[in-house]
Amino acid sequence: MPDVSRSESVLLYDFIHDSRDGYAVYSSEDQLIYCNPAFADLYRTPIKDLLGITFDALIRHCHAHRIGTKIDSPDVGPFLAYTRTVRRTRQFRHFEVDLYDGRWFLISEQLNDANELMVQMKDITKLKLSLQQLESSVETLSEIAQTDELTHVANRRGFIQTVERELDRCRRYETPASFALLDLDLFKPINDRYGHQVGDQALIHVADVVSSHLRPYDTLGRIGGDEFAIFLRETEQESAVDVCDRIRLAVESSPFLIENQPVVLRLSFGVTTRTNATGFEQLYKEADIALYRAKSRGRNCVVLFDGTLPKSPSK
Ligand SMILES: Nc1nc2c(ncn2[C@@H]2O[C@H](COP(=O)(O)OP(=O)(O)OP(=O)(O)O)[C@@H](O)[C@H]2O)c(=O)[nH]1
Repeated sequence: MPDVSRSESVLLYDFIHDSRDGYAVYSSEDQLIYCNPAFADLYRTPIKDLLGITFDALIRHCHAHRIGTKIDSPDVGPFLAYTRTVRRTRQFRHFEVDLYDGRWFLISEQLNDANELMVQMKDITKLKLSLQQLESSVETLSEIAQTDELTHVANRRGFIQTVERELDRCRRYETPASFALLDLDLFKPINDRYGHQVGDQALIHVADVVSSHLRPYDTLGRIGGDEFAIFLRETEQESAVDVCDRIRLAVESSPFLIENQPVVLRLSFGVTTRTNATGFEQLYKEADIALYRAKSRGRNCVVLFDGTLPKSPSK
């Protein structure tokens, strides 16, 4: 009868010894009593020098020589204090660590009845890099999805997202917010006379001038066509009208050159101010009514929504 249990142990020992994954066992006093060559490699230390070392001493060795598990803080104490709160608290535990050499490992810890702790370290660097690339691609794509290709300001989708987030804040702190719709005056004739490409340049020019006259925490978006919108957080109606008028004058006085000839671009504004606005749609509707009135009053002006709705649908 073969000694099955013995051959199993030998078999497992051989596999673990040759494994590319790091294996180690710590005693109940947290001293290293076994490790395979792959584990010793991670700490760039011979097995004979690792055996008998306590976990704390191993971590201090890593920190002092910048090998093995990476410890970001200049002081190793808080890291060790943290590990004491989680180590050996559960029978099985999984977590990820990065090493000083840039590799990432998935660590599994398992406690047995004698309170000995087996550690397995699996290299997940490739997986981690793929995940990081994926995350960065998602970030880039979501930025592209929220940016207007022509003017590089937020597009309708991106702008609405920012406005909804800002409105949440305004409702929480009960602060006023102002919203303005800006529409180029008589833009169609520019397109018709000089062509769509020149029209595009005019839109870029307007977006640049408007952006440069906003505070860093205001938001500009291109809603569509020749219509832009700005969201002015924590802004009462009087200041909102002032800001819009300043922008209107800035655009009017910034020459846009077509075939070396300055062409004056003008904007009409519809503005609304709210504390507790229900959402983008409400602000848009009110500002649009005011914008329609600005166009009817001869364009190139700022009109504030006065709370009255039009008798017939606007535009
Ligand atoms: N070049 C260019 N033109 C665009 C773009 N999107 C919309 N337009 C044009 O913008 C013009 C918008 O005209 P309207 O807003 O209807 O009229 P308007 O001439 O500006 O007159 P008012 O708004 O009444 O002052 C149309 O000619 C559209 O074709 C774009 O991306 N590029």
